[in-house]
Amino acid sequence: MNIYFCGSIRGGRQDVKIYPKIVKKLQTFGQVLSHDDISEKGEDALPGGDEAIYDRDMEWLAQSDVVVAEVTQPSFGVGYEIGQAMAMKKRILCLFRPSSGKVLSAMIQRAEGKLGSSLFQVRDYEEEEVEGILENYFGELTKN
Ligand SMILES: O=c1[nH]c(=O)n([C@H]2C[C@H](O)[C@@H](COP(=O)(O)O)O2)cc1CO
Repeated sequence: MNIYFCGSIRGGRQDVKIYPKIVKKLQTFGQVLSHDDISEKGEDALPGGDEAIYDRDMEWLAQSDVVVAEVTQPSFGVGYEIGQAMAMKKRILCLFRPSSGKVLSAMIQRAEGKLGSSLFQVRDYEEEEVEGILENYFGELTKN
């Protein structure tokens, strides 16, 4: 199974320590397609610049079976990737931490009701719960 992981980079790196924990758990369910630069600066130094980042990520998204997005830190790129993944009819899991004090965009929060939970789910979580949430989600997926 190919899993595409989305997390904020230029949108803000406040949650940068949580993303590797999610990616590590996702790697137990399949191959994770994701930028591996988790530094504060993101991938500014990638040869080919933004065009290479865009082309690579759209290709990975197209190859993915499931998209997992950490959506607590708002990010144009993550929102764009979720929209593209919806258009490609991918299964999408969005992870949001209400304890951040942020309020999730209505466009993400309500997508589950519009698309149905087999394609789109939003899960509220606390950091220590994330592994269990992923186990449940991927456990259900492999049952279907
Ligand atoms: O350096 C990058 N590498 C990269 O893969 N992305 C993609 C993957 C992330 O899920 C998403 C983050 O978007 P943003 O940078 O707008 O927060 O965009 C985005 C950037 C920088 O915008």
